[in-house]
Amino acid sequence: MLPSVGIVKTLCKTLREFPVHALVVDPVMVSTSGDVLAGPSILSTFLEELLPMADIITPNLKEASALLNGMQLETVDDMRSAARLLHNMGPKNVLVKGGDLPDSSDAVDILYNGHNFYELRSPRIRTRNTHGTGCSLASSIAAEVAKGYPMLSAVKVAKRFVETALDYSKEIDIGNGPQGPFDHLLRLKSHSQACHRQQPFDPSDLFLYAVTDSRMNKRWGRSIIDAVKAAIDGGATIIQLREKDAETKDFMESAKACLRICRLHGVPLLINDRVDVAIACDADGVHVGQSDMPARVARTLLGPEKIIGVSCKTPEQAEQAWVDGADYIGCGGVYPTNTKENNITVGLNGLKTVCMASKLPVVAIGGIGVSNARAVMEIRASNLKGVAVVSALFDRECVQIETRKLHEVLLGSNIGST
Ligand SMILES: Cc1ncc(COP(=O)(O)OP(=O)(O)O)c(N)n1
Ligand SMILES: Cc1ncsc1CCOP(=O)(O)O
Ligand SMILES: [Mg+2]
Repeated sequence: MLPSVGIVKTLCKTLREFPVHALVVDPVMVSTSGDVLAGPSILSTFLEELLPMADIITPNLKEASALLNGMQLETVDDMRSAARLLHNMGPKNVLVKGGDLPDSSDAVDILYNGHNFYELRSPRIRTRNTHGTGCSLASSIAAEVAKGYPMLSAVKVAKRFVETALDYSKEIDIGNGPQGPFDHLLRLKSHSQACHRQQPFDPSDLFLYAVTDSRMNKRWGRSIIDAVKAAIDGGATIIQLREKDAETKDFMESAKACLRICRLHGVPLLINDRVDVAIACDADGVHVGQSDMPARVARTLLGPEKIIGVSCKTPEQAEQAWVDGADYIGCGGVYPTNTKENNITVGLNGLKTVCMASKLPVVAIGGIGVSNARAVMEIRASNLKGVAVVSALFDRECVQIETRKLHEVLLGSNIGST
């Protein structure tokens, strides 16, 4: 809400002096109730100084038209043209919001980044409680970008949040104005059914990360389901199904069965490598390595709510994982291992180097067990949240006992204080 040329100029000067990580500009010139909030007098300053600094601008149809000298915007094609014209004025991304698009049953927004158009459709929610939707959308985009998500993912999450809140709030009857408010705090309301977002990723879930292995389960004559149950009973805080030999159909069935167990215990379930299987069984996420599907592609396929882990051996790989929108990194092998062939050992020093460089939480992996887990956790890296293990749990006769022993060792290390 920038009501004068002086304020816009002061803002631009300050932004030039103190650059921000990202700038979201919601050109609030015409409110959703139709009130003009910023007169044409500041338009030229907006166009010349502020828009070129923006990472994204989020005009509604009226605002886009006002910025484009009264251009008629009545169709999705008009919105695409407007997005391209506005992009030419300098913002990196343009989101033209089509909530007021006439004769459309859907709420359609057009996102344009200078290369691709994205048409973000969702069913229109019939309600008068729409006051503040634009501001809430822009603020949500800013929050997601601040968390490190790429712009497309940020816009999708923000759009889904506003839709969910609008749907949750549509029966609220407050005030006498043309529009009512909507309830942003629906996620805090336990009875809300509207919210489908799973719990956000909690790095402390990385504390004792059990990674299954089909060959070891076969060797010990146990099913993957029994292996997962035993690991959880022993204290595993997150599970990864690493089933390199399983046929896809069997993998999916096993994953669905394991997911039911994990959901009962509130333990996240991730799928190794196979993003298709993760999507098909609605797992909580995936873990991918440097030669698997890139995390940024997995993020686009899985959406912002799922957990994505990336294997990293170097600070450069850790940086890329953060840029790609990963939630954690797996660093190793810390010690030599027979579980993963041709795996380069990074050692405790390599682990420490990656932890110091990583903006993401880290889990250590490779040759870890009760004899060395304490040494791993005591490298004194605040973002090292746990250890991931395969053979120390699953190449043993009793998974539950081995998991419990490791859990005791980890509790005894200083990880609890980091
Ligand atoms: C927690 C965790 N860290 C690293 C890995 C290794 O993944 P990747 O490099 O993709 O190798 P494979 O597991 O696919 O052989 C992991 N699986 N989990
Ligand atoms: C999957 C993986 N990634 C790096 S080492 C490794 C195998 C870890 O297995 P173990 O815990 O038996 O050493
Ligand atoms: Mg892999």
